[in-house]
Amino acid sequence: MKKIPLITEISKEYTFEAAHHLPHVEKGHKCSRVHGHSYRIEITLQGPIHPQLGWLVDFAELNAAWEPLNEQLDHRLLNDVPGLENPTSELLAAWIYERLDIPGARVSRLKVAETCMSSCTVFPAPG
Ligand SMILES: Nc1nc2c(c(=O)[nH]1)N=C([C@H](O)[C@H](O)COP(=O)(O)OP(=O)(O)OP(=O)(O)O)CN2
Ligand SMILES: [Zn+2]
Repeated sequence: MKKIPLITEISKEYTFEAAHHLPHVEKGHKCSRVHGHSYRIEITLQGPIHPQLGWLVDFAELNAAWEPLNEQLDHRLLNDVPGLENPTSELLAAWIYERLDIPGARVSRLKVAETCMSSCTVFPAPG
């Protein structure tokens, strides 16, 4: 059997409900009005597989890391959250990325979906 070097990622999805408006769009833009989304977040980790446990980290570690952020975002007006005064998908993804703390793991991608059709993904710049 060939031993092929593999890169392994694990992912977990979360959802929260929140309202927002975008304060810098032009007058009359639909997003200037307060409206809500069922946000979907996908957190992806990359790293080595533990030789005994056979996993990157326990999925429960993702739950523990997500919970304090969920507390700050769920059922809130995102514009009221410090650092999210302009809560676009792009800036929300960066906000979450910068605050996610998962010991021993590297967040390789963080995806924020506002709707079924629209999403933003951030990941560390190479180098
Ligand atoms: N690049 C971005 N564009 C838009 C953002 C954003 O965060 N980044 N946000 C919005 C609004 O929040 C809007 O509520 C969601 O976007 P949109 O895909 O336009 O939502 P709709 O379901 O209304 O999509 P339609 O295809 O027009 O039905 C807007 N743009
Ligand atoms: Zn919106």
